[in-house]
Amino acid sequence: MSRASSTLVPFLYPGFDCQGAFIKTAVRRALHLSRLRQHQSTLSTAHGSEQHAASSHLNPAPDDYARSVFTDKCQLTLAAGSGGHGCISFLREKYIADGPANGGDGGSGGNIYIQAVRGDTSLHKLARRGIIKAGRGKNGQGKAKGGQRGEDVLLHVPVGTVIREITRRDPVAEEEEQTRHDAGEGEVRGQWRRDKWILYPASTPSDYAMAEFPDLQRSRKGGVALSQVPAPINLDLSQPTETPILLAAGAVGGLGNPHFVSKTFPKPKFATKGDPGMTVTVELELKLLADVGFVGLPNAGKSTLLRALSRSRARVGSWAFTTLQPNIGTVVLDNHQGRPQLSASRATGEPRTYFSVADIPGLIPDAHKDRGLGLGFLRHVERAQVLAFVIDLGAGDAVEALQNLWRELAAFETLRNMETNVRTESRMVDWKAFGTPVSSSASASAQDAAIMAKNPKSGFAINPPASQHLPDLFHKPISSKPWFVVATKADLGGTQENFDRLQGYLQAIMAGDEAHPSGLENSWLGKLATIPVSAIRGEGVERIPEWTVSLFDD
Ligand SMILES: Nc1nc2c(ncn2[C@@H]2O[C@H](COP(=O)(O)OP(=O)(O)OP(=O)(O)O)[C@@H](O)[C@H]2O)c(=O)[nH]1
Ligand SMILES: [Mg+2]
Repeated sequence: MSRASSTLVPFLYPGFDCQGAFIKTAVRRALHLSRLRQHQSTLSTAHGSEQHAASSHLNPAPDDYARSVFTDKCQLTLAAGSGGHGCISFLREKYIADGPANGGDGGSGGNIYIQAVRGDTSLHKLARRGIIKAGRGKNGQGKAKGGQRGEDVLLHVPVGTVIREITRRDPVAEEEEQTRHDAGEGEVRGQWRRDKWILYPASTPSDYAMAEFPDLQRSRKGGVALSQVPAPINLDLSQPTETPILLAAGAVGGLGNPHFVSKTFPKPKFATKGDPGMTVTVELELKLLADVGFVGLPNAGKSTLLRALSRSRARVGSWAFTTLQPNIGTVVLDNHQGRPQLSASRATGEPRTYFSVADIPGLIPDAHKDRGLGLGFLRHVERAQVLAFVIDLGAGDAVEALQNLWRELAAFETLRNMETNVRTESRMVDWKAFGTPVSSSASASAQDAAIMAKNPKSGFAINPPASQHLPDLFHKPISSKPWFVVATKADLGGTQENFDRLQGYLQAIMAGDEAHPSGLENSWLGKLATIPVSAIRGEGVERIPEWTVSLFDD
């Protein structure tokens, strides 16, 4: 070892001493570790078979789960691409020292499209992005080369997503409106505007002081903008969209100098700038969560049932509130390998090869009063098409458990209806023509005044103020959804009687001897079924897909 390194060693490795004490300690430690590992491996082989028998896909170890990432609502700012600038250029070739104008046009900005696809179940990937920008168009170049188009962006969202506009800023539309409402028609004509024109390099505006600029073309919306969703955006993508939908069209590029050749300007030394892109802020919300939603008390066995039906790795635990976010699983009906297990078709006639199941967090008494995370969990229930009540046969009276669950759902629905009525009424009272000062809403009139000041002659808002609180989405009433009961943990002793009582209760409802457990009018009254299963053993679960599929078309 060199002298320099020997002086550094004690600093880097304080345990090292010159007599090799460091090496001895390290060797001793390594030996001890290897002996420990050997001991552990013998232990694990001795108990390995036992452990394997205990933990399985349906009865997993507490740490055997995949964390589900789920987002059902998010806000996105979509920024369409701005147009590239036009180019000022002149032909220069051998023997052509002073050729004609040949500047290319700027490329148009990229568009933002959206498409609903099957297979996605959450908005978390988009929620992470926050701001989505399409590419800017490239500037035009000499030799009449047009600029390249900005890159488009295609957003994929799950089927059942609702997209609603919060705010919009469209400088081009804004300017168009302004021009239309301006009394002085020739305001744009003949003026140099920094935001509109590009001048030849090394020239200054003073060079153009006497020049009269040509008339600017006012409406320069690209053809693609015609297929843009009209403002304000309000889309309900409840079916897969075959072709992407245009949400925000990119702005058009500027014009190169050949466009401005005239008798007065045979060699124009100016071109136009590209238009600025529009920005829209939208809210995305999942209206449909899954085809089937599991409703049950905490610890009823919902996640285990989801594992039994699908390949989900939802977390299972013998304590309440193991699940805090919906887990979505997929039940495959046709894996395209031979005859399908079940042949079913969707309402559109399209063959159904799978359906999705949501394991919703457990509901507790008074969930409708937002106890715990009650309202958050109840919100997911109204997003399922069919409800499966998961009742634990080993946890007391099953009929009472079912009634308690329905009581919560009914209370939530009543509350929701009342809220909607109150909100509708308040909106009707608050309604006023734009610009009419209303004393009751000081902040609103201040906002109106600000917009009026900006566009005094317009009389309407081009960029309306942000409506931060969009109204709640309309959902089918919970009580009108088809439902059935899954009586789980049937493997436990002494559950037969409980099951019989539950089945008797459902039959009495169907016969009209008992009231519907929701107590609400217009409740769904189809054929009610109780399916006994032992999810932990995977027994009886095969009846669930069969029954569920029969309920989809109800
Ligand atoms: N014996 C028996 N136990 C079961 C069965 N299904 C689930 N369990 C057990 O019940 C406990 C709760 O199961 P989970 O699937 O986590 O229940 P959960 O309804 O998802 O609970 P939360 O997510 O907390 O609402 C676990 O210890 C499971 O092993 C079953 O069919 N039979
Ligand atoms: Mg769970």
